[in-house]
Amino acid sequence: MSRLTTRAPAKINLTLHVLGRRPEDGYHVLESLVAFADVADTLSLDPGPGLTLDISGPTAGPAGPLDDNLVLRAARHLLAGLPDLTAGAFHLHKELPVAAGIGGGSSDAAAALRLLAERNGLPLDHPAIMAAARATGADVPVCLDPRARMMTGAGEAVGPVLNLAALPAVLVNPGVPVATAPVFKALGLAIGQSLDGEKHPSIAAGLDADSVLAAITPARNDLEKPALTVAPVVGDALELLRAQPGCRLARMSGSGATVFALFTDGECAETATRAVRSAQPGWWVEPTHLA
Ligand SMILES: C[C@@](CO)(OP(=O)(O)O)[C@H](O)COP(=O)(O)OP(=O)(O)OC[C@H]1O[C@@H](n2ccc(N)nc2=O)[C@H](O)[C@@H]1O
Ligand SMILES: Nc1ncnc2c1ncn2[C@@H]1O[C@H](COP(=O)(O)OP(=O)(O)O)[C@@H](O)[C@H]1O
Repeated sequence: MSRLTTRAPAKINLTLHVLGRRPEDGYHVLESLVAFADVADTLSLDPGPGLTLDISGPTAGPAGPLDDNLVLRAARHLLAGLPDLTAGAFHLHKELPVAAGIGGGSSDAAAALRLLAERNGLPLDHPAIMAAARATGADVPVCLDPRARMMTGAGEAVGPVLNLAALPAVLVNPGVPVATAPVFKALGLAIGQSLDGEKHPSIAAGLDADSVLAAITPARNDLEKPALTVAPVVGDALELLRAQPGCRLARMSGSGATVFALFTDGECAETATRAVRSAQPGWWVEPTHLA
């Protein structure tokens, strides 16, 4: 069978409310509207015997040791449940910044599960695929079918596809890797503690861009404040984006340090991209659409 290829897009948390910390495993309980960008890693599979991975691209180095790569970890979880599946040789072209709050590794892992599902004729909602996604990481289930939807629990519960209008946006990563666990830790919640912040807005399916903006503006990313203590440069990125003409909202994604800004239109997003690149030549700055 010939090579199979899929894109592994960046995940953006348009909102991220932390509701508390659950007693069973200390994971934080979240409510998050997740969307996906059109910037992505690319994963291919040459089906065959065994399971291997090679990796190329500008962020291949920071992604860490090959054997620990989330592509292999996800594949191993699936093969542990279904040992007769055919895997083969994966090739990952890594372009997304690593440890960046945009779930690049999670999206790569989900992409691996998609390719294995396709090769072996499994539906994406097969229990073994879902179990492998959950076992690989909290963000992997929502990345399996990367379209805007609500994510709840520790990340394992994903709502229906929302079919939101594509939002013109700019993503900015200020070049500082931020690990997820220390940001959650900096929130300072005790195991079993619940928070009673402002409730997450309900997001109806099929909203146009103005309605998405109106719905998410009063919401928040509760990890922004703790992330600022770990990586103060997140504040500089937000400030620079908010100063750009046509910027309607700027917020951090996930545990950072990537921030996104939503713009009135694609032209403003392109103009802002040029301005931020020129002000901060070392930063990763990408115009995109989120949906
Ligand atoms: C914060 C989010 C928001 O989408 O994204 P990123 O910033 O990683 O992109 C996710 O919840 C991250 O998901 P993921 O990166 O897959 O997390 P995991 O590898 O499962 O967990 C890493 C660590 O984060 C903490 N963690 C993660 C998820 C969660 N709901 N509660 C937690 O407390 C735990 O300390 C865990 O050991
Ligand atoms: N395919 C991969 N891409 C990126 N990081 C990976 C991958 N596989 C394993 N990792 C490891 O996972 C960690 C989290 O990476 P990533 O998914 O980029 O974080 P985030 O969700 O914060 O954007 C990194 O420390 C990295 O070493």
